[in-house]
Amino acid sequence: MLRALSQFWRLLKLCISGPRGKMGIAFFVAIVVLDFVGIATSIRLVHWNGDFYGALEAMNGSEAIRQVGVFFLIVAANVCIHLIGLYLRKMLQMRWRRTLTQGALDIWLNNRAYWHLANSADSMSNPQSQPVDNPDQRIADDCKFFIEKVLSEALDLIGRVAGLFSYIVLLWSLASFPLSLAFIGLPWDVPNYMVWAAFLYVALCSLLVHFLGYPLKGLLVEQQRREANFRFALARLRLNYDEVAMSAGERAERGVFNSRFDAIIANWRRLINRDLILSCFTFPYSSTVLRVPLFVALPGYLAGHVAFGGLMSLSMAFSNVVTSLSWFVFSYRDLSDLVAASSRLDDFLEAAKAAGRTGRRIAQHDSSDGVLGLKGLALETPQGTVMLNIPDFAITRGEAVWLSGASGLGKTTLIKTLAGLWPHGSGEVFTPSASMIVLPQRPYFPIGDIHDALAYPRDKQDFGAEDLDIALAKVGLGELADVEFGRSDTMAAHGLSGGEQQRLALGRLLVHRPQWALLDEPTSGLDIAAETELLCILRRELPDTTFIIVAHRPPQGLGSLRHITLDPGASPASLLHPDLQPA
Ligand SMILES: Nc1ncnc2c1ncn2[C@@H]1O[C@H](COP(=O)(O)OP(=O)(O)OP(=O)(O)O)[C@@H](O)[C@H]1O
Repeated sequence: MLRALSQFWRLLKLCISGPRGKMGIAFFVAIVVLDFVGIATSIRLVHWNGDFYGALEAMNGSEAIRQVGVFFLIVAANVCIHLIGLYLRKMLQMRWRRTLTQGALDIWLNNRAYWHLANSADSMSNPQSQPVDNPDQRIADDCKFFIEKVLSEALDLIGRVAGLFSYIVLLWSLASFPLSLAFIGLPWDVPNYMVWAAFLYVALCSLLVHFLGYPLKGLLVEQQRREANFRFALARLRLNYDEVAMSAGERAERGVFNSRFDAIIANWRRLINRDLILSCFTFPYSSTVLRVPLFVALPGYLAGHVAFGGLMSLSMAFSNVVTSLSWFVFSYRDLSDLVAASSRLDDFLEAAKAAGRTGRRIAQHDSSDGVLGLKGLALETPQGTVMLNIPDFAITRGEAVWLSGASGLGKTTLIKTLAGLWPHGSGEVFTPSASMIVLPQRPYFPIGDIHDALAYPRDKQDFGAEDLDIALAKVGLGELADVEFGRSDTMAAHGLSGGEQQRLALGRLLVHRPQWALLDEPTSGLDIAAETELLCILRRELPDTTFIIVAHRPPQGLGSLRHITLDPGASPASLLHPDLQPA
């Protein structure tokens, strides 16, 4: 319970962070005030009944006509209040969803938490057990769901609490007679026993509901996880349709879809059963809540404390108190949904915050002399297994360096380390404070057009469209400059070959003109002639840039090339730069 409340509070703090979120509090207060005004107009309508029918009974025509006018005024006020309240509610939903989503995105992206989450030892060893599966669902669905539920439940609760006070006052005055327990041998009178009975009755029922419905939260969390897993499998086919079709993998894919959907059904069954068990209590409860008060008031009636008409008013007041108090019982299912969503979201955000704080065992220093170097570097997997001991080396500005080594040795991991990403291992890395671009083995292109792809990760507006087209032409993709890339989820969707994708990625270097370029097998999809032509262009256009290239064959076209073999048995000292010192 305390855990749920603290999760809840952390998420609310995110919602009300920043001026936009704080302004939401004003919206919330306005909605509550409007709700109260709405209650007042409803009460006015009750009084209007008396006035109108009184006028009819007295055959007072002018008063009756005046009451018709009053009626329309009350209804108009009610409609205005309702519509303004509804509008403010939607605005508030939008405002708080935006602050919550922005907060979640910040946490996920800051310090590359998204990367550390995916590469933590735990997520590698058992992705199923992680509280951070499907971050996309947490950010897109759970943020939306949390805000919707929290607003509806909070406003419902406030309305009920406000109503509760007035009904308790009424019940207290109506049911002032005591309950004598003498008939069961106890010489004790319980004054205003109906008020206490209302609280006791609802407290016991709430406990029972909680006992019956407690497993719902876990089942709802699991249901969301399985739904997201199913959706993710479908999305993977959408992204990899070419590869699946070429492997004729429909049956295998169908098998994955079926097993994930079966998992949904299995948990759904458990959810339905639990819902049924809960409804076995809540359904009769809501049907009897209007009758039980009559039975509770009977001792007072039988003892002659109250007349028959009084009995009816009493039971009416009692059932109003019980109905208001029963918010927990009636809302249990919705509250379970809310607690499940806040637990999913909060677990994810806490895990992302922790991942963003992941300590580095590989020390990263700024190099004082503009040299990139390594000292005593040993790479490890996230699980702590030694991957590769790297010989010490230093690379100066303008060099072209070819890194080679057996497949699976750790070359890509070394590039990630030089880029300041890989934290697992020991040793020191010295990086110059200069512009650097890293091209991964599998080129990545953002959602957008070909200019977006070329300018990534910067905005295409930062470069002129003409310069972008020139760069495209230089890497041999001039004809793509005119292609309309309208709806593009992936560049592959537009039929770019693997080699063309690599050309496009290399085109980024011409646009960004970095001082350092770390390239992981950037030309593996090109023939030697094309590779030579492209690398020649890069060297010519970027004469001062340092190229560090991972490749299985010597890259052609970069001019004089220094070769560093990543061989765990190599002697490190011969490669160490003499001036290499921490900044
Ligand atoms: N996130 C990770 N978790 C666990 N093991 C990893 C992770 N990333 C890489 N490895 C392992 O580390 C080793 C080196 O991987 P890496 O991709 O760096 O090799 P590589 O030398 O670039 O290989 P290739 O030449 O085939 O591209 C591999 O055995 C790989 O399975």
